[in-house]
Amino acid sequence: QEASDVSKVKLDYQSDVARLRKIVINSLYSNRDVFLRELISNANDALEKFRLTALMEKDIYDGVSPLNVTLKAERNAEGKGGRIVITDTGIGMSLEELTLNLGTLAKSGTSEFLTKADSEDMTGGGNLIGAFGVGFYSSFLVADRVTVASIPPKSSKHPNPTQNIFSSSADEGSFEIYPDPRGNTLGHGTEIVLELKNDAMDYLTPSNLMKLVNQHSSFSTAFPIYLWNEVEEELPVEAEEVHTTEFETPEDEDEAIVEEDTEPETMLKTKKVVVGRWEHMNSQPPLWMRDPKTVTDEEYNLLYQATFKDFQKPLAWSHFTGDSGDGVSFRALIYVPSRLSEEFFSKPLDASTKDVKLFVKHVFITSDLGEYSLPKWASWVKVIIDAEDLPLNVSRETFQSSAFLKQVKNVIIRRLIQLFGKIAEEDPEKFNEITTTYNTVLKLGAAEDNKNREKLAALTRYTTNQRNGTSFNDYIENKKQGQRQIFYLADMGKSSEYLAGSVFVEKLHARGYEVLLLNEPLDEILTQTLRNWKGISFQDVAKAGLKFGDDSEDDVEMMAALTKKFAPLLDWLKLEAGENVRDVVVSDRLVTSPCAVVADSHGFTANVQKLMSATSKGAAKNDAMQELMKKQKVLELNPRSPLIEGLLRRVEQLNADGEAKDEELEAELREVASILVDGALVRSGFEVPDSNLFLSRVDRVLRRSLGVSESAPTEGTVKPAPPIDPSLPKEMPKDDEKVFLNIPDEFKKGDQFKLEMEEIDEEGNAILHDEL
Ligand SMILES: Nc1ncnc2c1ncn2[C@@H]1O[C@H](COP(=O)(O)OP(=O)(O)OP(=O)(O)O)[C@@H](O)[C@H]1O
Repeated sequence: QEASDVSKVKLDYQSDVARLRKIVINSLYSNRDVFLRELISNANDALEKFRLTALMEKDIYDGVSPLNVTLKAERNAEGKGGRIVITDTGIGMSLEELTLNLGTLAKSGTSEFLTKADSEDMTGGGNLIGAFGVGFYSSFLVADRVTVASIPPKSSKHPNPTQNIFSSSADEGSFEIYPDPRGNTLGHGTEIVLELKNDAMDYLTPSNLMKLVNQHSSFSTAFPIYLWNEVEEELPVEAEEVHTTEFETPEDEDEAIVEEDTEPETMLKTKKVVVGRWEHMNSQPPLWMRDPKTVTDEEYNLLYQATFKDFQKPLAWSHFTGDSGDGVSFRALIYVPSRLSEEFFSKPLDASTKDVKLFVKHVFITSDLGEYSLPKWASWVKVIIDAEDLPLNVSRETFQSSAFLKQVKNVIIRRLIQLFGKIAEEDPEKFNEITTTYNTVLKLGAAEDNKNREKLAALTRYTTNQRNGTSFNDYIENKKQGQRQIFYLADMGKSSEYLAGSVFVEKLHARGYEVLLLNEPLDEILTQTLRNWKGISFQDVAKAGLKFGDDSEDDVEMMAALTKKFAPLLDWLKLEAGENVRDVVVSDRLVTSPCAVVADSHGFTANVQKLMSATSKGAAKNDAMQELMKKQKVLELNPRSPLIEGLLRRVEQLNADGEAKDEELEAELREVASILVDGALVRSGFEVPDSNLFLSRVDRVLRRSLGVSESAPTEGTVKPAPPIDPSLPKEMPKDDEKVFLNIPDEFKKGDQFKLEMEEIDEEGNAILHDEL
């Protein structure tokens, strides 16, 4: 029966599929080898699904027929062109599944991905595509036409399975679906025929295919992969009739080996014949079962890329043997990917991963750890774990609550922390690379994981006023004699340079103390959670309570004397600034700045105020809350600042005994004081209560300093708008008018521009060109 005899249904690809196919074909051309890895990976998934289904529905599988993947390259008889046939004996697809799985994209985030991919320069699109996984559509990188025949096993889901065909060419926006005219040739599974493009004929050479399988797939699947290989052999003439062997059981690899003639006297006639046989490509155990000493970095990289479908190489890995508390031994391989997925920080905190692949005796069982999923901070880790012995007949549901999974979770986390710790110690440069991506994640871990808080916090790194990449331990090693606090300044979103220039850091920096400059939202949360590091407490330098640790009695006396000296200014300012701060004091905190606003030790710093208004929307706007925040701030004055000294003199002048109060001077001083307080708020990271008022005061002071009248109005008349006219323009603006908007007429010459440019030589003299 010919294919044309059966009823074919022609269907259009879902629009997203059409876009994805186009992107894949355009962007991955130089990487087109990936098609084989993708198809073998799909075959492996299908075999794993078949085996899992067979665990639950015993009748599906006789336990004997081979579960494998076969590859065969077939040249056309006339020698031009050919095809690759990839067959698996996996779960197969019904007619509906063929249409749905290969004709539509069900993955979440597909449309967003495509829009992004469309807008990127797709020449470097490998990364983007890699992050998404292209799967089946990569076939069109090498094939003009792809024909998929598939049939699911007979089961309760498919009581009367039939074999169907999905067929599509690379340049059509549609595909055909129809019953396979050959009937059931596969038993169960899928056969994919790739009619190769003219420029992809290299793939017909078995040695090339062999190389690709060895590189990308041979160690990542526990199911055997066989490749049909034909070699020329010299055979005795008598044996001519057995020149090829047909594939029955691939396990019989020696079938084509012909026994030697044992009669030495006979003159043997030989003839060159082509002998074909199925070659087992992955006879080695899976890579993770091997001794780490025998595995190369390249092999680890390739296993990672093939298993977790990432185009990038991993940053690091740990390959180890372990023993669960109950005596189940296992082998595991933990990978740190080179980047986090874009959704990592936008997904809800409890998002769990599907990247822990659990095998029992090399048989894939699940990637769902159920209630023992990794916590959010570690949910990006890619793991292969293969247990030596677990009762396989436990149902998947009971399996998910088994103690083993709990141990798996703990082991992964422990090993991951160990891996980071080891790199931090042995290879600081590599650790730097890791922190670029994972610093925030480690902070998240330290904040959310009580059990591992200390270890994770020790791995986090910070910029300080003195250096980059400082850990808490580094900080402690660098602290000064008598220093009993870890100084930090937190202002999320600000650059480290900005923080280093803060009014709160100036004195500490000038004296040679190190200050952690924290600008991530998690930082403040972490220091509050940790409270101290090795017994040394964290001190927010924007808060009261800062102690250098070498303050002497002399200092205390000096401050008392200064407080006395500045008493008139302090009293006067308390009245003037009472709206915004709780108290005004003389302080030793500042070097050059005249004043700063410091939060009480239990009050909110500017950073915490921002955090609160970002997290509990509206709460910070609540009047009572505003009032509270205001009451927890103190204005600190720098007694050595000439500005403050000048202000003191003026206030003293104002209060001079026996003289009538100079009202003009008082008004001027009040204005200066209010600018000073608002300025101190800004300098300290807080918001000014009314910025319009603040700026109009600044304007007035500027006028005064320039000797301009404070009350003189700004000259000028305002031209009123023309009368109301609701009618719409009759003609739309022409396209070219839109394009040439703002380009002066003299530059237009026909529809080209004439541009005169000046080029300058090394001495700075102009080199003249007529036209460029
Ligand atoms: N050999 C196969 N046997 C059975 N089903 C298959 C086979 N190949 C593909 N499929 C089905 O088609 C679907 C789509 O395949 P495709 O390779 O495009 O994406 P995927 O494997 O789901 O994702 P990705 O490859 O990006 O991880 C698969 O999820 C699977 O259900």
